[in-house]
Amino acid sequence: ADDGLYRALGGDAGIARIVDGMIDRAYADERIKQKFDGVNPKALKESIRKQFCQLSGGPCVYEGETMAKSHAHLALNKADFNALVEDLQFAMEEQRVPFAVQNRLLALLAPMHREIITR
Ligand code: HEM
Repeated sequence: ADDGLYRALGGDAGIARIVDGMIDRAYADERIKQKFDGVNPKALKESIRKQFCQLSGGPCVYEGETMAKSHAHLALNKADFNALVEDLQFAMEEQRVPFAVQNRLLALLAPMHREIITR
């Protein structure tokens, strides 16, 4: 598989920094933080790191739940989804990820809204 995006994101270390930044922001984000009540941030980061690694062509296997199953109980709407995407964009900006590379990752995540947004 083509690991170009994985490498452009900085490999495992780069993706870890991006995901840490995104999740730290989300847990402090007044718009969505209540959705993360009682959720262990370490485990969530680990899961999303693996997902992003695999999605970007890296040598990882995501072993978590489907997006539908892991988000169903959260009753997420479009605004929730957009808020988390914004937190991710800030995290990538912070890591100086080039805009075109940011957009390649976002394009892979965008179709997931069909499974994640349930109201
Ligand atoms: C493209 C958007 C999203 C992606 C790629 C994503 C990815 C993930 C992944 C990989 C997991 C872990 C599943 C597992 O380990 O089995 C997860 C869980 C979770 N996500 Fe998302 N997510 C997205 C959107 C959102 C949004 C918008 C929210 C809330 C505002 C959210 C809140 C959560 C919470 C709270 C959990 C933990 C659920 C639990 O353990 O009970 N996610 N997400």
